[in-house]
Amino acid sequence: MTPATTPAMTAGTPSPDHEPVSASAYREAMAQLASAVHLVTTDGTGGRAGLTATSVCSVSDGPPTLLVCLNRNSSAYPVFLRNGVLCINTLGATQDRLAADFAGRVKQAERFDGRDWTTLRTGAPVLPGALVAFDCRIVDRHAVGTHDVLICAVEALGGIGGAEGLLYAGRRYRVLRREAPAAE
Ligand SMILES: NC(=O)c1ccc[n+]([C@@H]2O[C@H](COP(=O)([O-])OP(=O)(O)OC[C@H]3O[C@@H](n4cnc5c(N)ncnc54)[C@H](O)[C@@H]3O)[C@@H](O)[C@H]2O)c1
Ligand SMILES: Cc1cc2c(cc1C)N(C[C@H](O)[C@H](O)[C@H](O)COP(=O)(O)O)c1[nH]c(=O)[nH]c(=O)c1N2
Repeated sequence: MTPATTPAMTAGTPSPDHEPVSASAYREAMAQLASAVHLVTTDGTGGRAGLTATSVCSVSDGPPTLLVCLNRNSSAYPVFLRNGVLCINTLGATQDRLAADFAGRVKQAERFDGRDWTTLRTGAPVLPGALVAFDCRIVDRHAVGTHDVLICAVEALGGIGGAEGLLYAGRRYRVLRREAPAAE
């Protein structure tokens, strides 16, 4: 069976001399994937900061560990390193404006305004109404290209659960609908 391709991906089909994959072809390919959307937040001696991230992944349940990939050029990057803690706040279906705010629409100093943020164990800000919140301590770090992969031990959990989630796919925010259970 011939796999489906987009025009951009067809244009990027490997040539016989195996040219490296360009950044733009890679981003076009990644835009085909759907991801959950998170506000990654931190607080501590370095101050408070946060950004929107989709590069978040579960690593292990023993001990509970996840990873997040942070661009070293983001304004929040040095703050995460200084504080050593972060919270992954996974967004619900109605929180797309917040995602845009934390992706740069609002200045770093104003991103937390107007909400009653709480904390769990580490002191990292927990978003009221987050679908789920993973309160973490950064336990390891690996530089890969433009990003650092932060390995994070999950120290506490929060969030409302059970609500419809926010997805990012095809460069747009979308809603992950919760289907009604099939009748027995
Ligand atoms: N992991 C990331 O750092 C990441 C992820 C998504 C979006 N972004 C940034 O958000 C903005 C809007 O993104 P978009 O989805 O509208 O269009 P886009 O064409 O820039 O990105 C398409 C997809 O490529 C991946 N991507 C983009 N930039 C990346 C980067 N610097 N490192 C690793 N993966 C990257 C993501 O999966 C993204 O959804 C851009 O500035 C983009 O760089 C960064
Ligand atoms: C949907 C989506 C997803 C991501 C991002 C953007 C968007 C729109 N951004 C980029 C990040 O949010 C952005 O660079 C910072 O918020 C910009 O902040 P400063 O202006 O540097 O403070 C981003 N950055 C990063 O380091 N890791 C990530 O996983 C993601 N994921």
